[in-house]
Amino acid sequence: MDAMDHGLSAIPRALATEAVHAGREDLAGLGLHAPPLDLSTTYPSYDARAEAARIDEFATTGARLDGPPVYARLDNPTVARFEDALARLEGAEAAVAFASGMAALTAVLLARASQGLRHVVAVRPLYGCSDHLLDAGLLGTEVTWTDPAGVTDALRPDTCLVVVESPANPTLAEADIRALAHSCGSVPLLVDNTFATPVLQRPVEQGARIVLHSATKYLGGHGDVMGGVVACDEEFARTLRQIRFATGGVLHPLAGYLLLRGLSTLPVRVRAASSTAAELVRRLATDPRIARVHYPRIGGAMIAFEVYGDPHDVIAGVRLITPAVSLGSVDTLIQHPASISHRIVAEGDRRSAGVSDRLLRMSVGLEDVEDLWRDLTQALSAPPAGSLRAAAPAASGRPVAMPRPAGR
Ligand code: MET
Repeated sequence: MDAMDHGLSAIPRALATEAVHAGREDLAGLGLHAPPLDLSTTYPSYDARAEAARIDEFATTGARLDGPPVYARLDNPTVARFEDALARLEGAEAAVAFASGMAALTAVLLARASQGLRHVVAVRPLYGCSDHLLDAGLLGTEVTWTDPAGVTDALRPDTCLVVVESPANPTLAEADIRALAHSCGSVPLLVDNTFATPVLQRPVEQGARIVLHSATKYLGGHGDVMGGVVACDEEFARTLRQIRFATGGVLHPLAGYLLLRGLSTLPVRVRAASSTAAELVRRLATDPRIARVHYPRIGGAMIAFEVYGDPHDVIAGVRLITPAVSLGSVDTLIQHPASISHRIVAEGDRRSAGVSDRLLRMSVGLEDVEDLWRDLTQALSAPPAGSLRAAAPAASGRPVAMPRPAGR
């Protein structure tokens, strides 16, 4: 028994408990309450031979160093706490943190391509920059885009990865992860779990081998920290640590500290914002100004809707809601994917992936639902930009084409 964990580590703990305690089990034994923030870039060692052996060991295996760190690009104790906690929440053996979600995806692609496999199968839509990274072949990979039913046929002997985001950015389309993992055979399935978070969905339990997060979003949760993280088995984590050391896309320790703190409130934030989002979806679904509402079956705090009017008028009309890209913060954000988050995806690809030019994506925060509804509904009634307010038509009165209820 580890003296620090008081023998409790064998007892399975609920997610809300893990969120508060994972990555912190040794603190009481250290006489601390808050996790220590280690900002060192380097560490003293009076034994260069022993240090050389430890560096060799890391370079060869990618295993985390035993004993004190050597240099911040290899490892950082504060970041390691966040990694341990996120791995626990995702039910994975390990996690490796990066400077951003895109740095994390880059490391995964480099890790797989370094094993000589350069073909990726991916399901659209993905977040716009993930789509671009794959579609442009910037890292020397080649992509085949398909729908979930086409994954098995798209696999080749040199396929290194199948990539899906569920619920997808920005349409909230959901994939059956278990079925998809089955279709992948021995090829690892990567699930971008940024929108769902481990509170709503744990892809490893459904057969995914790699789980990606833009930690900037719900994991941080306050719009003040940028990061990315990959949860996976220890063997792949070792390759990722080697790639991270070689390419330098490390997470700053202060970001690691803030992300660990963010995890402790993740379950309550996600559940509270999800319940507000579900209520807004119920109201939008019967609103005559809305052509279509998108909301995943698993719920969550992300909603998307298509308007009959000009989506730019809604963006210009919000007052409480912030018109800004990104998501997962305590405050509500709205953005127009065709203009911002998915701008980089070719128009035809964007539209065939279901990203309509009339689609708006909203990240619901922790405000009171009535205040959010009041702001949203006044923005939906906003006059076209440049016109006089008195001349504005109110609701179009046209029938709702496809109002989709909350589904739960
Ligand atoms: C730079 S654009 C996008 C940022 C973020 N990944 C989002 O989907 O909002």
